[in-house]
Amino acid sequence: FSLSSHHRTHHVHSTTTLMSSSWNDDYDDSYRSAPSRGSSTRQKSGRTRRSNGGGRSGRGRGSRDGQVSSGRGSGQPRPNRQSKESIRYPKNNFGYDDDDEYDSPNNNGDRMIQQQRMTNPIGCPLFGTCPGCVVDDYVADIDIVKSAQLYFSSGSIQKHISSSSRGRQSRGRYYDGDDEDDEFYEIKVPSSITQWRTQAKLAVASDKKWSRNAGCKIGLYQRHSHDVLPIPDCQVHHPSINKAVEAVVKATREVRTPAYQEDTGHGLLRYIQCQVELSTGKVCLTLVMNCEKLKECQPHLSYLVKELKRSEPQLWHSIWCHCNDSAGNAIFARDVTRWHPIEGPPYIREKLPGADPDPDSREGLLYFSPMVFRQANYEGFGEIAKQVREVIPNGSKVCELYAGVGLLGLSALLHHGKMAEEYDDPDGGIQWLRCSDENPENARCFERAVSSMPMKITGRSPKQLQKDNGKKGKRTRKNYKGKKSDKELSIKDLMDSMMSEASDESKPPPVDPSEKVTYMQASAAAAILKGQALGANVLIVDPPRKGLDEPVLQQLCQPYNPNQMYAEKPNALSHMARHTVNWVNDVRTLIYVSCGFDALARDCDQLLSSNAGWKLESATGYVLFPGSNHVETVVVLRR
Ligand SMILES: C[S@@+](CC[C@H](N)C(=O)[O-])C[C@H]1O[C@@H](n2cnc3c(N)ncnc32)[C@H](O)[C@@H]1O
Repeated sequence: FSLSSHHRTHHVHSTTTLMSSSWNDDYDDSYRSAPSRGSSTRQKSGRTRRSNGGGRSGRGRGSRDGQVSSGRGSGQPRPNRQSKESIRYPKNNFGYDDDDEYDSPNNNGDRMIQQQRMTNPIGCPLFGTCPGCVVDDYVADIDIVKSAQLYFSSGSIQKHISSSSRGRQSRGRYYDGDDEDDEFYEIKVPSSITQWRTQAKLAVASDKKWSRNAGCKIGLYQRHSHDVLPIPDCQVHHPSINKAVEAVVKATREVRTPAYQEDTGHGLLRYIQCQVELSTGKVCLTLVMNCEKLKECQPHLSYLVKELKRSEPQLWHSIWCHCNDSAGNAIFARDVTRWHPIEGPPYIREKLPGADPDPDSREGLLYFSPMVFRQANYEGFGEIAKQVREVIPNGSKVCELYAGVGLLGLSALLHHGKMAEEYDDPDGGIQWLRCSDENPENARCFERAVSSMPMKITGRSPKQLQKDNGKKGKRTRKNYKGKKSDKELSIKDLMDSMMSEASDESKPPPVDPSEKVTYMQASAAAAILKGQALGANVLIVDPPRKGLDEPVLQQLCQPYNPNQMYAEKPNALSHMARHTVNWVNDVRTLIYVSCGFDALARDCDQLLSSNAGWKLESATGYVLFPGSNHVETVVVLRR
């Protein structure tokens, strides 16, 4: 079974119609894949399902009885597969380990929910004309999932499955030689199939061809074209996004905002980004303007912002302007000076996955500015964070590359810290966590998140927290609190305040690397070679769609060196020539969260065929963007 010759030709190579290369939109584009015209496909079972082209080829091999191809038999996922060594605490409220074939009421409930999510229709009135979705029901029955099932059931992969995981395979058999789906690859739909999208990037065009200032239409590019199709009733959008889009469209008509015109390069409003804060339903709106400097957007920007605030005073969490006058089709320019906060608080706050769900509790929060990566399905990704923290052995030292604002690592830190406290285990919890990412904006969000967690767990002192927050607090007060009320603001006031805010950039506070929880701004390759993973027994990677950077992969493919002394810092290995150091020598668990299946398969091929000793423990597919031909895969490897 050759991945490159087989699997790559078997799934849809969709055309990305909203391209971008910014920090924070690594894989969101799958949502924009442009399928062919809508059609209905009759299934073997006699059921009718709605598919929107995209190279569909009938039922997946793993499906039976007309059920969705879930990879777990009859569309039913089995309970979480967890490593025995991974956690010392009881796994559920019933005192049973999940490995027991005990059907708790929770498991039954979960199965029913999964069953419904896998078969129910999204029911979108736009399906068939909108390029956003390739299926309207049976959301796991998509080509990319079939490719993944084939890949993980292939002989070349099956021989690398750890013996403990093999025993857990539901049919209790080892690979028998053909490429039938053996159900090793488990599929889950981690959230509701509607209203899951809490972040959307949408294109803007002139509402009327003949008049540049007649307002804008906002939507998705139609397939193979740059014609914008409005999608006002999109069923996968959080309702606040649809409301925000409607408000922007109306406001652009009211104040005659000129839309950007690709053919001439004239006009102003190019794209918008809407990010919903789940706890409030409010929207952080970014207006992407075709100009280099903020002042070039005026006076249109001020008119538009004022009108938006007038028409929907309760809807906006914050409004930002991003200046992008580049010729390409990247939505955001990489340059951080292109971002300008206009209105409202600088960060959206979300509960850290695994934190106390009580809305009044502030036990763990994540902070997102629009300049950092944020998961488009935040709630669904919470399930991935759950799996990640559960496969981390208690007492671990964890390094996380491509960490964004630290969602996965901090969620694990909080969970293990709380468990250690609950079970009065002084050696429990995560011993240390080192996160890194190349986006310089993440560090500030990360430090705020750490400050929102119990000090017992983060190991931070109150003095340190005060120092960190004092600096950031000043920025918040100056920019966002001491203003006149909106009614008092003239357009000139608004313009002046925008210009002064644009120049205020505070730097993230320095962090002592000996701390328990640290953040390094560095590419994954640089972070590894600076010793971030030295001494770590767990490595978490969640790279962009293109997969692991070559130097990272190279390190992970090296065999364990028993003669290299245990070290947590590079200076302890200064007696060795740098090129002889194995920078991941102590890593025993590798958790690979992937948003690009082709790259994952390529990286797995290399990891498993190296002599580094990796065995595949589990591979779980999450249909994170129901409706699209996208799967997020979590692979756990141990050695
Ligand atoms: C898929 S996101 C994952 C973020 C995080 N796990 C989350 O869920 O929010 C990928 C992250 O990798 C970062 N990134 C992209 N290329 C990188 C590189 N070569 N080195 C380090 N980070 C990179 C991006 O800035 C982004 O934050």
